[in-house]
Amino acid sequence: MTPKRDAIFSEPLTAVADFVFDANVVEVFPDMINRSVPGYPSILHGIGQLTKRYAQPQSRLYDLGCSLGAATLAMRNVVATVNDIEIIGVDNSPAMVKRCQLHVQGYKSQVPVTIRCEDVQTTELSNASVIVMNFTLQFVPPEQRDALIQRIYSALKPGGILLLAEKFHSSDTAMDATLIDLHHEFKRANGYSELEISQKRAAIENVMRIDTLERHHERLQQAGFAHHQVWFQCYNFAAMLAVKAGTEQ
Ligand SMILES: C[S@@+](CC[C@H](N)C(=O)[O-])C[C@H]1O[C@@H](n2cnc3c(N)ncnc32)[C@H](O)[C@@H]1O
Ligand SMILES: O=C(O)C(=O)C[C@]1(C(=O)O)C=C[C@@H](O)C=C1
Repeated sequence: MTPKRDAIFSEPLTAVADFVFDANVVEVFPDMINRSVPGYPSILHGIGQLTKRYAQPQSRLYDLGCSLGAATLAMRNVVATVNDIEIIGVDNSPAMVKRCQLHVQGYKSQVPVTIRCEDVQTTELSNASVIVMNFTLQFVPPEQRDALIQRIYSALKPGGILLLAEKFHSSDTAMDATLIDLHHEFKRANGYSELEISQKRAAIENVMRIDTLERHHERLQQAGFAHHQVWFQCYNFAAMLAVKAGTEQ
């Protein structure tokens, strides 16, 4: 089935409201994210690859801000042979969660998956070997991000990982402008008009406050992660791997 085309910002709006993950967004979300996030399919592929490498028996895998479950399914596809794995997806948009549950049920698997309609900041996290936050931390209020990353670190078993993907700012203003421009060129090439690009930009500006990569590294370091590295970048979008020290370290 071809996903429904995103035309949410295609008509002129008198006032652009803050972006929300409501039922209208749910309808077009796969098309929206594929045409908006450069490298999104590669990031999902990498989530599968890294999950295969780091998932531990008798542990949980979390997908925080799971939307329609793309990362949940990428993980589930690679852990069928690992003993006693449970996957938990969390999203605070009721419309997303409802549709996500249908998506997950649509593909048969032995691996148990639970989708919770909860806030990532308060949802229970424990006994995790892999925690994914794929373009979700950027929607958490900036002053609350340190505490969330700390809580994620505490929930990870030794040797566990956080897979964090985010849109980011470059601290070099000239480079930042270039990366933003390249991203807009990517959106234009994917069929978005200037109006759609500018109205979407206005809609997300108050709700999606992005950090620099330096700030992300600093936060991961402070939380205690032994290793953290960007493993994928395209323009101003990056995916990071953060590893908690194993028992041997
Ligand atoms: C850009 S989407 C994530 C995309 C998804 N991870 C993927 O890979 O397809 C961000 C999601 O995070 C959810 N979200 C934002 N803030 C949240 C919060 N505080 N708690 C739970 N979910 C949140 C939104 O409802 C939305 O579904
Ligand atoms: O920067 C943009 O234009 C985006 O659309 C980015 C972004 C994201 O990074 O999460 C924002 C909201 C949508 O969920 C999909 C993509």
